[in-house]
Amino acid sequence: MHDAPLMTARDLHKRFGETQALDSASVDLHAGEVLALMGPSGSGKSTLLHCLAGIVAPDAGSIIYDGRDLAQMSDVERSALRRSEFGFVFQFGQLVPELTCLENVALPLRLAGVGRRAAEKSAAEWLRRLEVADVADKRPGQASGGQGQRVAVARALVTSPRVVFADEPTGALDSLNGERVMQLLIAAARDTGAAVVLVTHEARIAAYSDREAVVRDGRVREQEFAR
Ligand SMILES: Nc1ncnc2c1ncn2[C@@H]1O[C@H](COP(=O)(O)OP(=O)(O)OP(=O)(O)O)[C@@H](O)[C@H]1O
Repeated sequence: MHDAPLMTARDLHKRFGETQALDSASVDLHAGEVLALMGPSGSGKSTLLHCLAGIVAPDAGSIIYDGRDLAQMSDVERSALRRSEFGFVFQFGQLVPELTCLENVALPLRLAGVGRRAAEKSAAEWLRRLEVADVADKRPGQASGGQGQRVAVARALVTSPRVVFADEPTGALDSLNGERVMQLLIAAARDTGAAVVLVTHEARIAAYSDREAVVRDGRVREQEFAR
């Protein structure tokens, strides 16, 4: 891990009204590493993840991703970056309810201009890999929570992103399902070389990471170079 970081965030500040969500938060992300953001509720973990992912603009501070300064990019450029280089998994899959699970996983490829057949072929392969091929033709509402999260992981990885942002991806699952979804997410990320930024407050889930950063009061208080 001695190469230059893939992403460097320095002194991020973000205020929502009276709340100082980020207060000089700094963190690095290296290519291919799994970084867990831990810390108490309300400490700023999700806000930090949203800033790193270019979803929320910090009030101050810098985020350099692969030599590019996110603040210098237009909204259109940031959206294009998110679509082509990042994948997302949230606590509640956030799948499109009207589409089948297969169509949901194919969607990021379709948006990137891939033809329907090729996109659905890749989507089917990812559903198999995540052990949910059987829900391909079902709508998300007909799948269980654990199946839905696996579909969401497949959707996040189908474009071979360089970074997967996962915000409490197992927070709504029972522990057995949660562990399996984490194992599948990490295995898929390792296979494809994607880095993962994982927000969690569960030590059991953070144990899947290479490194833990603790967010407290809007700052990254300590970084353990564990494992
Ligand atoms: N869009 C928003 N509008 C107003 N306040 C917000 C917004 N987003 C976050 N906050 C506030 O900023 C602080 C940090 O929130 P954030 O969601 O980043 O914390 P967190 O560590 O992820 O919390 P949790 O573990 O409970 O999800 C909290 O006080 C929260 O209420």
